[in-house]
Amino acid sequence: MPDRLRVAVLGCGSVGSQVVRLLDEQADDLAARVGAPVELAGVAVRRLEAPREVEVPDGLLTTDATALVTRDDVDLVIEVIGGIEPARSLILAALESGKSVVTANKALLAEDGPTLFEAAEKVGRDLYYEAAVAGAIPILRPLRESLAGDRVTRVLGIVNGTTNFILDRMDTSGAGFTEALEEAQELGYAEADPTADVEGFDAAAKAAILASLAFHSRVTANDVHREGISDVTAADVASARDMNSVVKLLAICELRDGVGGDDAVSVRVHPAMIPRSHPLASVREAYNAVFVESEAAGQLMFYGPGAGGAPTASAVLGDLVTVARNRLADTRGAGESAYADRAVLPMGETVTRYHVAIDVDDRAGVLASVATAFAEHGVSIQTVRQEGRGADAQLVVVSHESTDAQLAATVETLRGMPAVREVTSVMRVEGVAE
Ligand SMILES: NC(=O)C1=CN([C@@H]2O[C@H](COP(=O)(O)OP(=O)(O)OC[C@H]3O[C@@H](n4cnc5c(N)ncnc54)[C@H](OP(=O)(O)O)[C@@H]3O)[C@@H](O)[C@H]2O)C=CC1
Ligand SMILES: N[C@@H](CC=O)C(=O)O
Repeated sequence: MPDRLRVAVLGCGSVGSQVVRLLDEQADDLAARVGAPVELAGVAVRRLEAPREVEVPDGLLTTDATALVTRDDVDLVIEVIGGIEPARSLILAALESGKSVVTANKALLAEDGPTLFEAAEKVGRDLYYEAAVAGAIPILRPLRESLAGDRVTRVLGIVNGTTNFILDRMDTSGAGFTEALEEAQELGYAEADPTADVEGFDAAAKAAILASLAFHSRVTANDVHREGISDVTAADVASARDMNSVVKLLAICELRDGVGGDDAVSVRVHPAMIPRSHPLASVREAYNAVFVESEAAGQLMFYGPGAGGAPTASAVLGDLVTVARNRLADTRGAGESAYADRAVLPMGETVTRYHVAIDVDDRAGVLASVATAFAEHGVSIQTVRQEGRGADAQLVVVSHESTDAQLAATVETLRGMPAVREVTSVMRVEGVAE
């Protein structure tokens, strides 16, 4: 049994620098919690001379990450480089040389998690990744461990802080998307290239990880239906407000009936209207929250900062303590469970509701023809109201639950109708009891 644990940190950027800081500042507490001193063995970076937010002790910085992770005197590896390569090769090399690994890398886990989990299983080492979803919020451990005796049926999450900030600004100030994005960039929430956040790629990676754990199945980013928020308009947000609702970018993971009565999984990321009374509606600015529904526990909500160096490092260090204890005890955590192997439903078979705003001719019979278009595709209407008169006439229809394919076909039919000038907004409605 080692009398101390030696840690290699790969990456010393926003998250890595805070990990290095906490390893130093919390050294005594970490030793007491783990049962042995936890020492920094080395820090791999791309540029030795770059300015750092933390002072790395002399001689510990290196650009040779492969040599660091395979060193005999390293017990644990923390990967906070990000991206697919070289992160994947480094994690595999670390596991193959007997190290346990902690990572915050959602992109890699969502793309190729199974390869990494199998490698960890094969060598009997841990691979932990709490920080990969919703930063500091403990959500993966509750799904994997605390709820292991329950049946999770739905996970609804606001898992991207940048888009939540933008949509919150659009709601509170009436700003358009571009204006709100610019403000997010000025305040440092959004990157200069905001594509990964605003087009939903970041949230889709997190949704794949959440669905895999919640439903004991292998779900990758490619399985996730993804729509971003760049097409959300100030009018959509105002329309939501009129319905006492708010627009949020949601990651939605659900158990549904699949072929032959087997359970299937539906995983999607898209903007949706939710009632202001729903707990997720009160998640403001760049905060994250994950709302879990399970058969026995009922409804649970996990809330907090979903990003940032120190909050994310907090989750990384939590994992580090667990894998370090396991290492000292020469044991490992439960590993990943994909026993249920549930199929992922195509988006067309997913059941949802739509809010549709339609500019129409303002004359008798138009409402009836619009209602007929919904009926032709088997879509039941919950409410319909007319806004404006004459050239400004608009019908706002909210449907009951139907498949996404039925709803999409209805919108297609509406777009071809002579009385319909334009379908100005189509948005899903979530968070209402079915
Ligand atoms: N930032 C956040 O709020 C959150 C981040 N995460 C995840 O944490 C991980 C790290 O993110 P973050 O800290 O923001 O990223 P940064 O871009 O701030 O830091 C990346 C670090 O990796 C180093 N690096 C890059 N390429 C290599 C390489 N080939 N070999 C060795 N080191 C390399 C960089 O070195 P150098 O400094 O020399 O360029 C840098 O120190 C990502 O997976 C991210 O998705 C998860 C939740 C929130
Ligand atoms: N870009 C992400 C942060 C990391 O997960 C966000 O905006 O939430």
